Amino acid sequence: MLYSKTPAAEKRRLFRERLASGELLRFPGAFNPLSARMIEQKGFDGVYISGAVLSADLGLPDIGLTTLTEVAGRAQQIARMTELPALVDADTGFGEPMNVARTIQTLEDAGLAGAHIEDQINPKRCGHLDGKAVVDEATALKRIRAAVDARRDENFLVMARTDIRATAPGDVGLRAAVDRAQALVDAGADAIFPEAMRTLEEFAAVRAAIDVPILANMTEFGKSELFSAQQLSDVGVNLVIWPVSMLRIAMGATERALDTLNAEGHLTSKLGEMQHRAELYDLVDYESYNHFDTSVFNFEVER
Ligand SMILES: C[C@](O)(C(=O)O)[C@H](CC(=O)O)C(=O)O
Ligand SMILES: [Mg+2]
Repeated sequence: MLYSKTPAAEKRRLFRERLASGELLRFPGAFNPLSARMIEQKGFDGVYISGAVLSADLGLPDIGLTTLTEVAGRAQQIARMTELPALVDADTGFGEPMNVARTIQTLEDAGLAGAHIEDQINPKRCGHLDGKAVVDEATALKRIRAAVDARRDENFLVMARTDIRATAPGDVGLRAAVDRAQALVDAGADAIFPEAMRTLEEFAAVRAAIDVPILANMTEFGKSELFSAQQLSDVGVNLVIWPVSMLRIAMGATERALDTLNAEGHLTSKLGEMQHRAELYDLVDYESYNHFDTSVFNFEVER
């Protein structure tokens, strides 16, 4: 009923504990608060809150147009709807290192368990597109130091993302990613998100070079092959995200349903694909609101 009963500090503590266990944690992207509830119901370990999804939801490209206020507001709506820890994409931190500091405190206040800050220049772009550029190492490290110094809960996870892999081909790019990951860890990053790794061997190389947890981004139609949770676990990845996948599925299904509506004039053939009214009411815990007033849920929904 209503929001999560687990305080944010407790979610962060448990998240840290699970990350330290070495098992692979699975974080599908929640494209709205309700989908976060479903992710929890299906037994996942946490929810990811994607910048690409947040932008797309507003009809915008993922180029750093969204503001801290918008991201923190939406992330709070999602995070409070689940007992699971939520990891949010904070892009480049919304400005200079001092802005990064404010970003981290705002995201703490919004109940997030952690955030990642990347080393792209502004305007940033999806990490799986060509033509990316990153800031120099000193600037990247300043962002992470600012984030780490700003947090008030030591369990708030500051994850550093590096996009440097894709700025040079082959081994040169990989070497640069490993070097930058090491420097980011030395600057205080609690975890590393090596963006646009191409192969399992590349994840293994980053794994071998650093001691903190690493994240794998299994976004579709990008640079990485889509590895299974088991494959990623076998090379020592600690956290995997499917950041945009559920939005892609929902939008794909919506488009097909609109075509059907145009063609057939009704959606009867689509009923089997829809979340049933009864399932929705279960997910929002409708019946439990009788706690306030027994006339709230006094009907039956035929399944
Ligand atoms: C993870 C990511 O930062 C996101 O915003 O979800 C994106 C995902 C995507 O655009 O596919 C990314 O830069 O990889
Ligand atoms: Mg992003």
